[in-house]
Amino acid sequence: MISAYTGKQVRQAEEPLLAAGLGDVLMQRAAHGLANAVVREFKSRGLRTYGAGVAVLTGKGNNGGDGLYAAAFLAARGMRTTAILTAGSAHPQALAAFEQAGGRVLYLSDAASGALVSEAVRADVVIDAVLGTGAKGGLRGSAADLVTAIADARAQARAEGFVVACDLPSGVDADTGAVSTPALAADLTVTFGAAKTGLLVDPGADYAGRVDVVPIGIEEHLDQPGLRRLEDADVARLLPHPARRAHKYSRGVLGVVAGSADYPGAAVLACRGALAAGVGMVRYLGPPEVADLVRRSCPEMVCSTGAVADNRVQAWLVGSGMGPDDHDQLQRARDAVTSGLPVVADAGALPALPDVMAPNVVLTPHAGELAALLKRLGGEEDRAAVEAGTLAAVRRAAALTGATVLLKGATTLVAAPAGDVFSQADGTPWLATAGSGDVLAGIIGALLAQEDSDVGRFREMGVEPEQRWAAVAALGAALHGKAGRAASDACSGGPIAAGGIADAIPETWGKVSMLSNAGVRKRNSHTLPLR
Ligand SMILES: NC(=O)C1=CN([C@@H]2O[C@H](COP(=O)(O)OP(=O)(O)OC[C@H]3O[C@@H](n4cnc5c(N)ncnc54)[C@H](OP(=O)(O)O)[C@@H]3O)[C@@H](O)[C@H]2O)[C@@H](O)CC1
Ligand SMILES: Nc1ncnc2c1ncn2[C@@H]1O[C@H](COP(=O)(O)OP(=O)(O)O)[C@@H](O)[C@H]1O
Ligand SMILES: [K+]
Repeated sequence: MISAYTGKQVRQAEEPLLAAGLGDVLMQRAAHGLANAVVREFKSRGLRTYGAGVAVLTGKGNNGGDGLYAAAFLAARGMRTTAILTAGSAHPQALAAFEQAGGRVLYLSDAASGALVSEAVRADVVIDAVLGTGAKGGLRGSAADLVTAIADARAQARAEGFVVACDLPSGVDADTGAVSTPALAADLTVTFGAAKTGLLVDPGADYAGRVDVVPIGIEEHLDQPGLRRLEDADVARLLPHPARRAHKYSRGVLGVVAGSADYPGAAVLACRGALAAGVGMVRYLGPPEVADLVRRSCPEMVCSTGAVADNRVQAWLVGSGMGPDDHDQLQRARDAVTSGLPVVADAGALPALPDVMAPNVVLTPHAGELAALLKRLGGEEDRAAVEAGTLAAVRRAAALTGATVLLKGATTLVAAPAGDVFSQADGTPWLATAGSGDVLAGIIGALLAQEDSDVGRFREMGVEPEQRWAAVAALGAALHGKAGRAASDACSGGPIAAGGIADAIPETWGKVSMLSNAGVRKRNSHTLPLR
């Protein structure tokens, strides 16, 4: 599990060590980790470090100090290092160490800016060490102009080097992920002590690139993370596995209320997602013409009639492919939400649900749907505002509705009403295809139907029982992303259609279980027990 913290949390964790006079030690550790990561990046790109050009954009605070000490290490390896001081001054000891190591210092001024842009554009690596967790707002003045010019050169492929952000890309808010432009998109962000929340949510994640965390010795002083990300081993641990004497009902039945005359395919895709995600049975409830298509597309499906209360299931999926005029289906969606059973509520159901729900109801809006939901609850947001502040928006929706809210996108965020947030980014942009969200709803519905009262595996991972619905939804997002990636990889990185995501789920599930959890492999193997 990756845990992420706000800038303030990280600074608080540093305090005991700073009080003990270890400030310079922390900075040296951070700088050493940054320099090592730069060298690794050169090697992974098949590039020589000796003689390579390094340009460090250096601010006046500790972030600039990290960059200068790192550049001093790189200079000692024979790299040609240049520091561009953006604020006229820099961390004095780090600057002295840098100059001692043979580094060249240039001062940013309006007169010299053209030459400095060329310097940075020619460099094999640009290290962005202007602003870190102490920033107030974004880049300003000549530093902003310099970054704009470098970003333009990169966009026009006039710069060949790569960009490494020191702690976080300057302009990205460490806590919210909001971006004040201009900001330089990094290929790699090397962050110190712990991942910062803003690196794992959009739009900050767009600028962070890959994120490497360098331990600096503050870890034991960190409190509860504000945001977490499930890694493969967590996914493996959370995926359900059937008991030896399981039967289809004990493995969970999912009821699906989805599809309409206009969008019958959404019901099919949701059912395909669910059928592939381990559930014992999937029952469809909806208009006869959609039921007919569902039956013909998926012979495993059981189609029912009647009201929600007449159908015995362990969880409901409602809303995919439904519109405002599908009155019977919308009534079923409302009945499912008030049944007390776990529910995943998608698309067309979202505008029709009560204002206040329970944590075992998982809402799955995309940014536009989340903006509409927040507006209905008295907010002012439009889609652009949600996209600019995804973390705040998803948290607010969960707090207001009392439901678990999953915001879909390149990074998928899941907020529990009590405040826990999970962030998953397992997929590929090829997942942005019609019907992809229906498959996701099917996966989450299937996982909800397989949940029982055994909360031990969540507790072991530090997830409290009442927050586990968010973890289950994050698990679904992880599986969906990985399946989409696997489907695309199977065609050498080519495009995928939504059905292909569903088809890739079982093998994705098996692989992540096998690779990350030997215990699971044992449970699923066919070796006969010795006694
Ligand atoms: N504590 C430690 O020992 C360790 C800390 N570490 C590192 O320290 C970083 C935090 O350092 P930091 O607190 O010095 O702030 P930092 O992010 O460098 O920038 C603030 C400076 O810039 C200025 N400034 C602010 N906003 C601005 C703006 N918009 N545009 C222009 N200038 C602006 C502001 O000056 P002010 O405006 O307040 O006069 C201030 O001087 C952290 O990210 C990590 O890299 C690691 O080495 C581990 C050990
Ligand atoms: N750029 C992207 N990168 C990775 N995943 C994405 C991207 N864009 C969308 N997705 C994922 O694709 C799915 C799209 O869902 P949705 O918008 O509901 O589509 P639809 O309504 O057509 O089914 C979501 O799971 C979302 O997280
Ligand atoms: K930075």
